[in-house]
Amino acid sequence: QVIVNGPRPLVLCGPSGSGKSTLLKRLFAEFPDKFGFSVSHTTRRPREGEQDAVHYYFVSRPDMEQAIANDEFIETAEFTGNLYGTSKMAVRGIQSQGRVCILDIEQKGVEQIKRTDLNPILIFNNPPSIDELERRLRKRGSETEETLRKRLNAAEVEIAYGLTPGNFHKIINNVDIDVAYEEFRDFVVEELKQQEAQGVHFN
Ligand SMILES: Nc1ncnc2c1ncn2[C@@H]1O[C@H](COP(=O)(O)OP(=O)(O)OP(=O)(O)O)[C@@H](O)[C@H]1O
Repeated sequence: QVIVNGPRPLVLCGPSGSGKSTLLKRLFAEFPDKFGFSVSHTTRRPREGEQDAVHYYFVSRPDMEQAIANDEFIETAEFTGNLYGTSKMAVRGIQSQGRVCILDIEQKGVEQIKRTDLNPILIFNNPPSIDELERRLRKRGSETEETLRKRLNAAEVEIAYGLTPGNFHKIINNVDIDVAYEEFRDFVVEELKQQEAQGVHFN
């Protein structure tokens, strides 16, 4: 029996610098209405022009801590004294619009989402090597020596997890970006076709 909840969420996981944002940007450009990003929660104060439930769900720390204790979050993180997180409710909100909710999450989030009933499609974006990751991150110019080291150290563990059979439904070997994108896109399109055949309604 297939219980139809809307499209399955799509998880894209991979080391920092492996090219996740690049793949997702292309996917959104090619299919502007099919996908959606969930709205995150945060305990930080809204900036000028930021709207609740649009840019973030702005919540107090006690409320967010309570919600985390109630197991309402897939992934949480603390940056510069504020909590951030992706809630199961936010993912369901995207599904109920008939859109595929895209989640760009780390290993811990993947482990956590597997324990929910969200039934995600799990894709791992595998870089050619740690050396190539380093080249990409240096070229992007986003990192200090310290954050670069941290990201590269984390990458080894993440790749081992990503390549372990059974952890993901699909591994994209992201060498050439055009080839990688085509493989990613074809896999996703095929997935959506299968869901449609099972009666899932898409936007
Ligand atoms: N296949 C590729 N070959 C070469 N360079 C690439 C490739 N894919 C992405 N890049 C470049 O590498 C850098 C990192 O890519 P991107 O920002 O998409 O990674 P990411 O996985 O989203 O990283 P983060 O998790 O840190 O956000 C970018 O400058 C991007 O232009």
